[in-house]
Amino acid sequence: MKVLVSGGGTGGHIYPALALIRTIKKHDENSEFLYIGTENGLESKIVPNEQIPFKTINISGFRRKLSFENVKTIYRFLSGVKKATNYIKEFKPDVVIGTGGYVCGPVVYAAAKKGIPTIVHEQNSVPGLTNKFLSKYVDNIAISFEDSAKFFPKEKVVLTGNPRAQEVVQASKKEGKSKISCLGLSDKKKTVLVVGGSRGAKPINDAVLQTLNKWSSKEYQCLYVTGEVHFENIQKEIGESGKVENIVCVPYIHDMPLVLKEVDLIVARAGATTLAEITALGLPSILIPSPYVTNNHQEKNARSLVDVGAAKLILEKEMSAEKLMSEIDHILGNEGVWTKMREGALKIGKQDAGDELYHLIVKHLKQT
Ligand SMILES: CC(=O)N[C@H]1[C@@H](OP(=O)(O)OP(=O)(O)OC[C@H]2O[C@@H](n3ccc(=O)[nH]c3=O)[C@H](O)[C@@H]2O)O[C@H](CO)[C@@H](O)[C@@H]1O
Repeated sequence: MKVLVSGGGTGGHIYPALALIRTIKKHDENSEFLYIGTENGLESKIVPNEQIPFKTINISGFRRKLSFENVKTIYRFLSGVKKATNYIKEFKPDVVIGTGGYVCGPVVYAAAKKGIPTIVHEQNSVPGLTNKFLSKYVDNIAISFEDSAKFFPKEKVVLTGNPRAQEVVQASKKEGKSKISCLGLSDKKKTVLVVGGSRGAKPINDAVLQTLNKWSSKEYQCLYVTGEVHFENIQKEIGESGKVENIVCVPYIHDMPLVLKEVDLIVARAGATTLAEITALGLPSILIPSPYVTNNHQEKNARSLVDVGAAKLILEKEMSAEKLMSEIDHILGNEGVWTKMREGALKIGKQDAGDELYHLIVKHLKQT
């Protein structure tokens, strides 16, 4: 089958797309793919490295307030539709999948208008503007949180979960162990992963920097991912080697599924793909949602974990180094607390989302 995939901007939209591509390849080794993203998004770095044919269109998002920028956006959308239509004519996909971000707007819209089966994947509990707009035209909306169903036409919604979560669950534990030691961490100590989403988060970095002198006395260690753009500044504080006793600091992790398999606790933003990964694995978490996202959707994402006891929530405005360390101590120092959080996470985690989405795609192919 020929599959056109589009999604971009941040890791939370790109990794589900890549996981889906790998799942389809596993089921159908003759499948062919085209990925449409933007030149500036993270996808332009990640996707070509995966040897997936990659093309771009130029697009930006709508401002919620009246603005001249929106006139430019409409113009970009229409030229995006034209460019996407040309890519579609050339590639002749059997199905088109959008995994979120502005870029999939014109691509999925162009495909739907040509009568090609289309599906969008929504990772969040509150959808963004692009998927809401596309929901009028697509055949199905595959969702990850039950809560998001109410925003879409009922008859089109299918709860599949997030395909990246299945990939993480299936990652090799043995390779995870060797990845952890390659990073310079001990396999004898429990590990806390600190990560501020795919781009890093300055407020989390600021809090972690204030904890540096507290780690040397701990029985556990920290893998601290700063985000590429923040790394240089953090290195100035931590030193060239990126190592303080019990802390290893890196800008980005490319094999995150392997790392997630081997950590005991995660301190993170509440991006939806991260949450799908950790609930599928049953990994306890301390979540500091970004308050700078549309409709405060990260806090809503986070609360669905907190409600089942899988996560502790710290609002950014209430975060401090002391609070962070005391929550980490509380969870890692109490086997019972940790186990309860793990059970809570597993209760809502979905481990087979890639296969579910694949079967949804195949159903459409049978109908055409
Ligand atoms: C600021 C913003 O708009 N964030 C949104 C963006 O977040 P963001 O891109 O940060 O998304 P997520 O936290 O959901 O996912 C990040 C992805 O990147 C991976 N990863 C992260 C760090 C790293 O070093 N290596 C790595 O591989 C994670 O394992 C995960 O697969 O998309 C999410 C999914 O739609 C939304 O819920 C978030 O609100």
